[in-house]
Amino acid sequence: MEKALSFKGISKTFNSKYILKDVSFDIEKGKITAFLGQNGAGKTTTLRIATGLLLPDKGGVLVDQEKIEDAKKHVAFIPDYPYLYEELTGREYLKFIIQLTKLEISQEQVEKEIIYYGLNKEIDKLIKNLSLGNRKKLALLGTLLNRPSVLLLDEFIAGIDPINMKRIKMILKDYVTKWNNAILLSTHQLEVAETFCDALILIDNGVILKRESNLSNVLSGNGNLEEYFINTLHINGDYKND
Ligand SMILES: Nc1ncnc2c1ncn2[C@@H]1O[C@H](COP(=O)(O)OP(=O)(O)OP(=O)(O)O)[C@@H](O)[C@H]1O
Repeated sequence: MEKALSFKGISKTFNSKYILKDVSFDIEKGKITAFLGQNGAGKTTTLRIATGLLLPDKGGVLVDQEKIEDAKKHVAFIPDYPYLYEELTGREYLKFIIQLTKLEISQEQVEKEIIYYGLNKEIDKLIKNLSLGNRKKLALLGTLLNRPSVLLLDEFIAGIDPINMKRIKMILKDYVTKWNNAILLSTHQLEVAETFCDALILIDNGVILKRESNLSNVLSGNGNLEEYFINTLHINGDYKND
């Protein structure tokens, strides 16, 4: 297993309350890992720590065996609602990213990417006027131009229509398989995770309950992912009020 990102004994408290307790897991290169858990389980907090922006109280994150503090540029994060530069058009935004990161890319290639992402009709609108799905696609395009080796996506696939979902799945699959990159994707859409992800991490109440590096093994013995999710949390005593 080639590790892309390793969480090592992360603990985090907010207002003296434990939000993450000794969280340790790896995500692998060449794979899309689903990050599952109930509302408030600690997924976003974990992702924010993995960007190096939120500091843990204990533990650390390694990117390709380097400390996150030294390897931030290799890790990209797209939150559930990506705030971009709202007063720019999509095209101006991409130009800004390219200039800021001194990326060597021809205008022709940028135009090809815009078409590939299905953004050609939207690219000259102000970002503040984009729909959520198109805003997410623009955020993804801008982020992947710089080819980070790890991509962290928080509820990215929520609110995407079926045609755009097909396109986004293709883009994300290509990103991991062609370039041996890794994605950690938090989602509540278990039916999408089931067909789209390769591995899973299940978090509950700030504790990692399951690490499965091969999702198909999980499914062969447990019906579908929804049953697995409910059964695992049930065993953990999470439905004590039922
Ligand atoms: N800045 C903060 N201050 C205090 N508590 C916080 C803060 N950020 C998150 N929390 C708490 O940490 C817990 C975990 O939140 P987090 O957003 O990580 O969960 P999540 O698994 O992403 O949930 P969801 O699926 O609803 O998005 C929640 O109880 C939340 O209220």
